[in-house]
Amino acid sequence: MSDSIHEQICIIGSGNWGSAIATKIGRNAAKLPFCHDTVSMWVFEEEVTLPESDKPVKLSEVINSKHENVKYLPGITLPSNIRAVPDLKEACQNATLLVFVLPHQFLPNLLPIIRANVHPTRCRGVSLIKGLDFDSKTKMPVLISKTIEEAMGRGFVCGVLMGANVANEVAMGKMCESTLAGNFGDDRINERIRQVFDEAPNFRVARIDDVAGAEACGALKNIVALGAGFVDALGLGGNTKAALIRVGLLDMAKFCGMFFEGVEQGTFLESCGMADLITTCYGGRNRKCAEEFAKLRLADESINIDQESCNALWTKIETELLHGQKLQGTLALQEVHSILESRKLEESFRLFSMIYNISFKGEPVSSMTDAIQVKKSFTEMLRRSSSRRLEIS
Ligand SMILES: NC(=O)C1=CN([C@@H]2O[C@H](COP(=O)(O)OP(=O)(O)OC[C@H]3O[C@@H](n4cnc5c(N)ncnc54)[C@H](O)[C@@H]3O)[C@@H](O)[C@H]2O)C=CC1
Ligand SMILES: O=C(CO)COP(=O)(O)O
Repeated sequence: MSDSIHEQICIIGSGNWGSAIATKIGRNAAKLPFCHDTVSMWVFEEEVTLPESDKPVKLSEVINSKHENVKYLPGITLPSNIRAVPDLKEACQNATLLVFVLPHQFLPNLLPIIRANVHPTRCRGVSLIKGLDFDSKTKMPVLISKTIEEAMGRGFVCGVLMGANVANEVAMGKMCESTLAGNFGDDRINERIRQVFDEAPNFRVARIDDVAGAEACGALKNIVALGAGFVDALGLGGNTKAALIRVGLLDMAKFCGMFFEGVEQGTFLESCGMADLITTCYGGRNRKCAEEFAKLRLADESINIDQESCNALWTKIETELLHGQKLQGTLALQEVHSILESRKLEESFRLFSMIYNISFKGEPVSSMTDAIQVKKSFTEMLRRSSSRRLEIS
């Protein structure tokens, strides 16, 4: 990338996190000399009703006139250089930096349009999506960043930004950290991309190389957070939740070591690892919805709930508690369960499997503690993996 080329940034997605990160990117783009001032943000168009009128209006128009995403991030002013664009082709026209931030189930249909319209040779990407794909042929998990790279072709490089970043808190400017994982070319380009996100002193972004470790942690911690909601519904308290978090990290590290190459042990200690796991188990949407799911089940454990009614219950809770925002942990849980089941590994991942059985197979919520009571120690697992990389087969 030569100095004469300015970064044209396009944010793909405008939900809770998409809008929150737009506050950082917008302010940074306005002051960084290597960025175009205007940042486009692709909006999945929908109609909203404002308190002052009962006539529905387009969300993109409201964002551009009020500089506020009244549906997904109410009460936060977006920088005026963030331009909401409902037409995807127009939004990503000639973009050199794509920021993918939408629930991953909506991504596949968009990628061919994006590929056809971005800058043909200079475009890179950073995914903020916390999810996983599943390849039913190889029975392997697939990183969303890899799905993006393949769909974009032409040597497109996609890194990730993962971290302990509950969107509302980031948007309010409360201090937190995040991890940018990826190698975008050379040190200078890596630093440029880091600066697009970093907003000192309240949003500290550190860069690492380990994309697989960072991204897998971001997806898998959502599963553990469902377990945290079950623990909260059972009223088990802080010590039990801490045990769940430790055992959850163990399953996460084991899964990473088994299914992804080159995951670094240190990644689990970055913001994208332990820190994100903690914040999601206390303040995230997955925890909140899982607590509600478990409370409803506990109120009537006699119901033998089957997969179909479990699915319906999760959907009802998502609609009622999240008002259009999307629950990602139940999707990741289903992907991970498919992999474990097809490889007969359920017993080796007792926590993930129990969270699945409670979520989708009618297992009583009270069984949660059985899966936390494991003798496994982290020290032993790391000792078995002799290098600083996790190598578990
Ligand atoms: N909200 C948070 O605190 C954080 C979220 N994340 C991750 O960021 C990603 C995006 O999440 P959020 O921005 O929170 O989204 P969200 O859950 O708040 O919003 C849902 C989004 O999906 C869009 N949508 C609905 N139907 C659609 C369709 N058919 N096609 C395309 N888009 C459609 C909506 O317009 C909305 O922008 C997820 O992977 C999430 O796990 C990561 C860190 C923090
Ligand atoms: O990823 C998050 C915080 O880093 C948000 O998690 P939830 O989707 O559970 O709210």
